[in-house]
Amino acid sequence: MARLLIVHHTVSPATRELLDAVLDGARTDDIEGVRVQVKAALSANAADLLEADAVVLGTPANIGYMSGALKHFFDTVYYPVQVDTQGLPYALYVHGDNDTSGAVRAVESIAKGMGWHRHRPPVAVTGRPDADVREACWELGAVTALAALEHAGEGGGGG
Ligand SMILES: Cc1cc2nc3c(=O)[nH]c(=O)nc-3n(C[C@H](O)[C@H](O)[C@H](O)COP(=O)(O)O)c2cc1C
Repeated sequence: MARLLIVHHTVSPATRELLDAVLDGARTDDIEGVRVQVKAALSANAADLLEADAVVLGTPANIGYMSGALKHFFDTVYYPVQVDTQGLPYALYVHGDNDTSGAVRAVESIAKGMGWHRHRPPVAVTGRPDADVREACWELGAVTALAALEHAGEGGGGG
């Protein structure tokens, strides 16, 4: 069974809507053989990542950066998993009031440093999520579940 890990910081209705859409996509009946593990960023750890075949990261934009919670996750796991998660497929969604660019840049920079593979452009949203945004998040969840399947087939992740 492949494993998809979703690490998120969800503190508001808008971020909840994005997370719910990502989860719906990741858990679609059309994709079999993927176990979805959902972890709040403040409780996710290195063991979760070492078992994962792909990861979705979700955060609000806070003060021009990713949330402190997601940064804490990276601070915690960076060295323990860096060697063993090379090539891990990841995807990102970010919600902000007006500017998500700093948060996207920060996450992509750290993920690149960890040797992860961005298999899809981020979903970066400002303002109230609409149907198009929910669909983009659904797709993000679904294609990252497929990426987990593929990566597991290549022998990646926890197997
Ligand atoms: C401390 C704090 C800092 C924030 N900084 C930014 C920011 O730099 N850029 C931005 O677009 N939104 C910023 N926001 C807004 C959050 O990204 C927004 O509240 C979050 O995405 C959830 O959206 P919602 O409150 O509409 O549900 C900030 C919010 C807080 C509480």
